Amino acid sequence: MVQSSKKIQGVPEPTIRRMPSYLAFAEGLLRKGQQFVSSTQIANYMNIDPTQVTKDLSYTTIVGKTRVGYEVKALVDVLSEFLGFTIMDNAFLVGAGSLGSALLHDSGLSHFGLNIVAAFDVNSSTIGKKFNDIEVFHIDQFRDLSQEMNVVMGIITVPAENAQTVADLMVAWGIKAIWNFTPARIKVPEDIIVQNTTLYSNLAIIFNKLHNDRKEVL
Ligand SMILES: NC(=O)c1ccc[n+]([C@@H]2O[C@H](COP(=O)([O-])OP(=O)(O)OC[C@H]3O[C@@H](n4cnc5c(N)ncnc54)[C@H](O)[C@@H]3O)[C@@H](O)[C@H]2O)c1
Repeated sequence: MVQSSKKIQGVPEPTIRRMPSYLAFAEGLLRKGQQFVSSTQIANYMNIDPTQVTKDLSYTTIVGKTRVGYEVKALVDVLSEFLGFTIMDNAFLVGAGSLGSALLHDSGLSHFGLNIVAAFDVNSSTIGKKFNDIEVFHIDQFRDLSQEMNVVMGIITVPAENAQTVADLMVAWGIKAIWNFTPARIKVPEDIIVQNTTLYSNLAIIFNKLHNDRKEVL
């Protein structure tokens, strides 16, 4: 049975970060026709302690059954709803260059509830192009289109030095959340949600571990 998800406020960030992996695992089990999954099985997949899994899932309304665990279909539904994946949010992307166009091509984002409705750029050779059916407009059209479309999120993939100008524009035209892929740290009013994402920090962590391991061997 699917119950509605609990409120997401107050859920620790590490828990939220693990949720998409729980969902991906449960979706895989569902495809294989598995009916129930135990917290130990999830924990083995995640490489974490089963008590952590139980704790994380206690933030949703899923209830495990003694001995059999969680019903897989219910787990998929509850996690999808909990993560907001069943609600589509509209977004604009600014900077349709190498990273921006790759994101426009990623159909996985819509699976995760993100609907990029338009992209913007200043480069005349990019304006008018379509990536994955998403059209690139001149940045000057941002204002008009944001009034027309119900857009809550802005994705910034411009060079770092232009990130603040783009963020200011997004805030001015009513964007509530900004997903910033640039290395620039943008300043926005307190009520605007900002998430900075960079592959390079992860790479730095990998290199740090790799090089430390090498030092230990030497
Ligand atoms: N988060 C990550 O993991 C990651 C990975 C790669 C790149 N990046 C960052 O993403 C950003 C884009 O990188 P890229 O390799 O795609 O660069 P790119 O030069 O290929 O693309 C940038 C695009 O932004 C456009 N642009 C510049 N100023 C603009 C403005 N004011 N308004 C609208 N469009 C504007 C350019 O015309 C260009 O098309 C950079 O800040 C880069 O550091 C982040």
